[in-house]
Amino acid sequence: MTPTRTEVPPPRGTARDASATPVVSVRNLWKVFGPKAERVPDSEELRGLTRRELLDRTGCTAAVRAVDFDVRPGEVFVVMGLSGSGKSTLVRCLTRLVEPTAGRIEFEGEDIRRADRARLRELRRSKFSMVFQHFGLLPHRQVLDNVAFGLEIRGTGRAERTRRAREVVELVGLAGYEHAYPDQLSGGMQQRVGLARALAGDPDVLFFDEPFSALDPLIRRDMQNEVVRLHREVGKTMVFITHDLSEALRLGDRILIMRDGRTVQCGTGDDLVGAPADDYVRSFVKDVPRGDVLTLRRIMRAPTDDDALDGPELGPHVVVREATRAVLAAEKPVKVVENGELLGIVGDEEILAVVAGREGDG
Ligand SMILES: Nc1ncnc2c1ncn2[C@@H]1O[C@H](COP(=O)(O)OP(=O)(O)OP(=O)(O)O)[C@@H](O)[C@H]1O
Repeated sequence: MTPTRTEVPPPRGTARDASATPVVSVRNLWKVFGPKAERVPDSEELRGLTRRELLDRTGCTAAVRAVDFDVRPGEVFVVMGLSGSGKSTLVRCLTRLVEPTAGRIEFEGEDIRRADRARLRELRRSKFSMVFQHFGLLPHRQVLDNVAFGLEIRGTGRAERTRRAREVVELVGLAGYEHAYPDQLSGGMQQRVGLARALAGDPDVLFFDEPFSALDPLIRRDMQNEVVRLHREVGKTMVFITHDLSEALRLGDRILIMRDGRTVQCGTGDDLVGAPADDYVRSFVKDVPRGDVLTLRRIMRAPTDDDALDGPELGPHVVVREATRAVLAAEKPVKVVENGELLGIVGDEEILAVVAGREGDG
C-alpha cells in the first residue's frame, strides 16, 4: 500500500506525562500460531528466523514478535501496519481474546496473563471496551437497548441503564434516534451506536479494531473527527488499530508501526516523519505534508551570538503549519520555550526548509 497524500490536521502528540504509571504495559510479547508454539520465543535460533523461514521450518506463524510498549493514561495509542503485520493479534492479546504465547502484559499494574476467567470477565465488562469494524450491533434491538446492552449484562437496573444510554447516545450525536433499529441507520450512524455502547460502561480503555475501514471516505473522516472530539470531552485512554497512515496521524498521540509482527518504530507523528527509524518508515511517511506534522521542537536550532532573543515565544509542540504565519511575520526569531526555559529558536530559514522539504539538511 502506498499512502496517499492527504491533508493531515495537526498531530495530537503533545507530550503526555511519560512518567505516569502506564494503563497498559507490554514487554517482550509473543504470539505464535502453530504446533508447539511456545518453543519459538524460547529458542534463540528460532527467534532469529524471518517469519517465512519460521513457517517453513516449524509450521508456525509468528504473528507478534518481541513487542514492547506502554500506553499512557489518557492517550490515543495507535497500532499501525499493513495487512498481516500483526496488529489485530497484538491488540487481541491485550484483552486475552487471543492467548499470548510469551511475555508480560500489565493493565493498571495487574498481570493480565495471570487473571482467571472470572477476573477476565470482570475486566471485559467494566474496564475494557471494544469497537469493531463490523459494528456488532444486535439487529432486533433499538439503539437505546443496543447501547445499554453491556450495562444490562453487568446487572445495572433498567432506569439507570436507560438514563446512561440516553446520555451517551446524545454524546455521540444520535439524539432522536433512540428508538431506531440498526438497519434503519447508515454505516456511520451504526458505528456511532458502537461508540456509544463502548462508552456506556465508562471503561478505562477503549480498543478500536479498524472501526472505520468499512465506511466511505467522507463518513470515515467524520468519524475520525468524532473520536477526536469524544477523546477531548471524555479523555479516555484509547488503543486504535488502523492500516491507514493519515488516520493514524490524525488520531494518534503516539503511533506504533508494525511489520511482520515486530515493532519498527513507536513515537509521535513528529518522530515518525522527522526521524524515521528506517527506510520502511521513511517510505511510509514520504508523502505526508511535513508542515502539518513536524513541530517546532524538531526544527528549532540553538541561538548564536548574532540572534536577537527578544522575539515572540511559542511552545515546542506547536506544528510548523500553525507557527508559519507568526514566524514569518516576526522581525526576530521565534523563541521556543517550555516551562520558562528557552529550548531553541526558529526563524524564516527553518520554516522555509520545511516548506521546501529540506529541513535537517546540512
Ligand atoms: N488464528 C490464526 N491462526 C494462524 N495464523 C494466524 C491466526 N490469526 C492470525 N494469523 C496470522 O498472523 C499474522 C498476523 O495477522 P493479524 O490478523 O494480526 O494481522 P493484521 O495486521 O491485523 O492484518 P489485517 O489488517 O489484515 O487484519 C498473519 O500472517 C495471519 O495470517
